[in-house]
Amino acid sequence: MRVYSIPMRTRFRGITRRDGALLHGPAGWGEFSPFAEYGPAEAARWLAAAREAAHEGWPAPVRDGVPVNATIPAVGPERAFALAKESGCRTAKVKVAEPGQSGADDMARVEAVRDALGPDGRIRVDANGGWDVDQAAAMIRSLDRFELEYAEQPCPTLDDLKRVRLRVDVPIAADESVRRAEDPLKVRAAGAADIVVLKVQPLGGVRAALRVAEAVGLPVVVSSAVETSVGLAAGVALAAALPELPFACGLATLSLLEGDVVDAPLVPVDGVLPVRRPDVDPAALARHEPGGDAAERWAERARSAGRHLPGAEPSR
Ligand SMILES: O=C(O)CCC(=O)C1=CC=C[C@@H](O)[C@@H]1C(=O)O
Ligand SMILES: [Mg+2]
Repeated sequence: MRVYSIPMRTRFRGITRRDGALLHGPAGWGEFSPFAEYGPAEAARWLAAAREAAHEGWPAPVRDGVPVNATIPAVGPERAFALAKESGCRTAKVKVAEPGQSGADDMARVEAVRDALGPDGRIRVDANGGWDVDQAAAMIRSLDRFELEYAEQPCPTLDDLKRVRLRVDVPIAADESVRRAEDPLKVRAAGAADIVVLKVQPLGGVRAALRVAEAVGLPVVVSSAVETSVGLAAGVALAAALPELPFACGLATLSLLEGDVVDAPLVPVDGVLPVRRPDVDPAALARHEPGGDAAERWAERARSAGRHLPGAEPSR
């Protein structure tokens, strides 16, 4: 196991560095990078994803390119405009409902992204569950002035998502309600979403995510967990193996990091990621390897996550 710590270019979901571990096995490298606040039971699925990558590899692709969206953090309108423009993507996902910001900040950011993409571009927003039902209904209606493709996780609970869905015309996508749920399939039964966002690590691997996609029976958007190209490659493999891929995927997140660990990073060309698996570059990895006890802490995190995997020895 090797570890990395890479600064973020822009603060994103409250973090300014991305930290994780990389496992090597007969099939290649896998990424294990649960966010700091995730305990061992939740991190177990992230470990299963890394082990699948390292020991089994992934199912065969059915396409050779994956259209992706630019990811626009909760920045000011000028920066949002520049990020959308420079991305080369025709779709952008804009973060909204950031703690400490106002609805006017969201409106200005989405307006700037619409200006950058022009009338043919697609814009989706992601509130990370930051609104209550009334706020969500009002904000989604206001933001739809700039034409929204969908609104991701406007509220935290399935019940709230369902209520918002009945009040607005914009389709609703579920993210946290899938990736942090005990049962990711509940979202469909609850009538809570039109679209599901699937992330490989939180769901326990490419095969596990494919099973969720099949069972949930809703259109899927594959998105990253803000990983190095090692983790992104697993997302690309999932997107490439899905029978249908009606939306651009949230896999263009390498631009949020200041560096990478592979020889040929997974960055989009004209809004499309190639379906390939880059190799770890030892020099690049060495540049981002933290010292101190980081390696020991990640090894311990992996051990404690491993105790929650099926077939593990019961922990005492
Ligand atoms: O979907 C994208 O465009 C990029 C990935 C992304 O936005 C996220 C990745 C990981 C954690 C998140 O808070 C965030 C999300 O909520 O979708
Ligand atoms: Mg999301």
